[in-house]
Amino acid sequence: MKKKIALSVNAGSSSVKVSVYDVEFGQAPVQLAEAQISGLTSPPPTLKYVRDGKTVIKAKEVDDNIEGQRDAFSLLLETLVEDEDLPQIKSKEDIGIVCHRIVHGGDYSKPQLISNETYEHLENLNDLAPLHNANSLGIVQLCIRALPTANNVACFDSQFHSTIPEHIRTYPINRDIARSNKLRKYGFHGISYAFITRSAAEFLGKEPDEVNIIALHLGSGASACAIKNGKSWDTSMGLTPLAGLPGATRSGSVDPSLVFHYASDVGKLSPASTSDLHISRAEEILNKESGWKALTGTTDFGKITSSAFSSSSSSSSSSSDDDDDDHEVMKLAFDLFVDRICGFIGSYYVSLRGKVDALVFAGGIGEKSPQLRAAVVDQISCLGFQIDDEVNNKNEIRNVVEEVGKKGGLDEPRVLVVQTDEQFEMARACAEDAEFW
Ligand SMILES: Nc1ncnc2c1ncn2[C@@H]1O[C@H](COP(=O)(O)OP(=O)(O)O)[C@@H](O)[C@H]1O
Ligand SMILES: CC(=O)OP(=O)(O)O
Ligand SMILES: [Mg+2]
Repeated sequence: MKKKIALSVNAGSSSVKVSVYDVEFGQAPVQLAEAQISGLTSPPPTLKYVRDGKTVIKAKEVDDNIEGQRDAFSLLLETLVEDEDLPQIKSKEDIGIVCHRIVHGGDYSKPQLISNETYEHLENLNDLAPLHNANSLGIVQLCIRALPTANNVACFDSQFHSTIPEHIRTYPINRDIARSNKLRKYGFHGISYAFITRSAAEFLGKEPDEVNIIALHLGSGASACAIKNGKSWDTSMGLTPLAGLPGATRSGSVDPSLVFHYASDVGKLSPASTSDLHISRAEEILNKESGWKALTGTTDFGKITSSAFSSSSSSSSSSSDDDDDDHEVMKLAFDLFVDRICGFIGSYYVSLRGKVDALVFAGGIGEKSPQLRAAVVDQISCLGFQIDDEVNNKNEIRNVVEEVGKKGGLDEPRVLVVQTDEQFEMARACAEDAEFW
């Protein structure tokens, strides 16, 4: 019987989440601890640490030396190795497998053991996920050096979407150029969508290949996915994670010509480019200088929601003009997000021919914002979705899957919140593949 300690590393655009598992070949991983640093785009970043399901560190502000995902990972690794109450990791040599979330996996259709060859192949994809891939590869490099006895495995966000049919993944451009430059819809957040599909199917009492779901992964990056018979049918992100819904610093889909009217130098390489990542000003503007940050000044959707719903409207005599402006712009951002999300739901509902078992909310915003869930479901009530206000407004979602919709008739679609767990999903995939043992 083979057993290993696995570390699952999820470097998102605003956070790094690491979970530790006891894994036995072919079995479901058992979580021992999880640690995360969030708020990398709204400093100071905060550290949370949970061991054995108990919170050890709730939200400790960590200092400004955390420059990005790689620094955040170093601190997380140190936290785990130095914790005397985590005897499974007494030293770095105890870690047997590291599963890395790599957002853009190109044509890879299964997780890969990271060799020199895979690493070089992945490096070539860095420019197609400018907020993610190079950061993740930085963490891979660090692990190769710091954890020499561990197998490093790359798990891809894009893998789940390899089932998207050709007429949906094709862009209407010159076919030869599309083929030679590999220009197509890849889609992301797929590790999360795989977890969501299995969890929602189990909750609904169906096999994964029997469920049709419209899933929303709403975090710093946000996307929607139409899941047909358990497989990705369409998703809102595209060649890169920029397309579709807006995010913390991303514009989401805009008229492709917009950027040429935004500034004159957009075709030039940005000074922020490095040897690992070549990014044009156009890409920098749309990926890093747009979204909630550009519109409202904050990347924290929690702040946007509370200000949008605060009572500092013009009727309140005690509120200042600044508060009123703030309230208005936050409300604008909130309404804009609801509009874009509902646009995808409507489109996917039709694309799935109205056969939808459930709408699923997940990701930092999807899991933590009852106001957003209520506003979205209210706008799509014509499709039969209904929120249950009492359950939806409960302070905390405790179970992996919670129903926040009203259960109507047998054919009425359900509304669920899934606490997605990309780290678990990666560890599960690695536990099943003999190549990584
Ligand atoms: N109470 C809340 N209400 C709404 N949004 C929240 C709340 N708490 C956190 N968020 C949002 O969740 C986002 C983080 O989501 P997450 O999925 O963890 O991000 P990442 O994309 O880095 O993986 C933050 O940017 C923040 O805007
Ligand atoms: C793909 C993507 O945008 O991921 P995240 O939301 O974790 O930044
Ligand atoms: Mg994420």
